[in-house]
Amino acid sequence: MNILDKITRDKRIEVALRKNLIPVSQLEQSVLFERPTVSLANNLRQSKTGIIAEHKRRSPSKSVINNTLNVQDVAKGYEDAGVCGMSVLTDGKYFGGSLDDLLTARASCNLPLLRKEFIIDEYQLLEAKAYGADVILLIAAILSRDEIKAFSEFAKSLNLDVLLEVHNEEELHKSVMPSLDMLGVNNRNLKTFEVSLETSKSLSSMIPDDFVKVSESGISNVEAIKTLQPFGYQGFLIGENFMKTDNPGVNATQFIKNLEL
Ligand SMILES: O=P(O)(O)OC[C@@H](O)[C@@H](O)c1c[nH]c2ccccc12
Repeated sequence: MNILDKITRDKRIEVALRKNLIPVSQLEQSVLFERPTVSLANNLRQSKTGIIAEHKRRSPSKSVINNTLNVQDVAKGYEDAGVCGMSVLTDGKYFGGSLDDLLTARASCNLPLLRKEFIIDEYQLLEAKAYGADVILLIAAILSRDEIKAFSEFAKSLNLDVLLEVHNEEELHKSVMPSLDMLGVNNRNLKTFEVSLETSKSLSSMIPDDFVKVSESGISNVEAIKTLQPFGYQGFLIGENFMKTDNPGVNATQFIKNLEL
């Protein structure tokens, strides 16, 4: 069984348990349900740099990235750096994240927040909303076309932006539909952890222009972004490169300064 299958199998169990713990009616009572969301897609369209900075403690591919930081400092640091949005891993078992991390990030900055999660159930979209997200991720590798349609339409009804992630041509063709806002190409194969920016380059021309194109993973320098921009990418999701330092915000500030030169 590959790691993605393992994660989704565990996720189904986790979500079933969560549903019993916190009923939908309670999620809907969150004050954050009334909060007007901020569109990451709009921010990216208007930005010259397009950085989406991630909070990521560890990952199945790298084990520990950073265990000592607190979410509040990271969120404020990213906001001060001038990023377009922040991604918050909420998976606990494989990434060391939580919905509390999302809530803390929400309380610490005004950036659009992406709930970085393995979404397999509409219940998780209600959680995203209740804990302060503005954007949700849908991963084509673990969803059918019907699920992508149902989840993205439900997200739109909650005023959440949708980032759909693909890794190959087949996933892309399966997924294209009007209820998506952004198309993300993951440079990392989630089944093998292999990383190559060539994935973003080769899929770019097959992504219709109505979607904001986002390149995800393995971006470790400004040069990578400069080579991806001519392929139409307006968003760049960066985790490890910022998180592996003692001060991700300062690191992001310097990165964005270099990018603007
Ligand atoms: O740390 P990196 O290589 O900069 O990658 C960030 C982000 O793209 C990565 O965390 C990611 C992309 N898609 C995902 C899906 C699930 C979990 C994590 C991810």
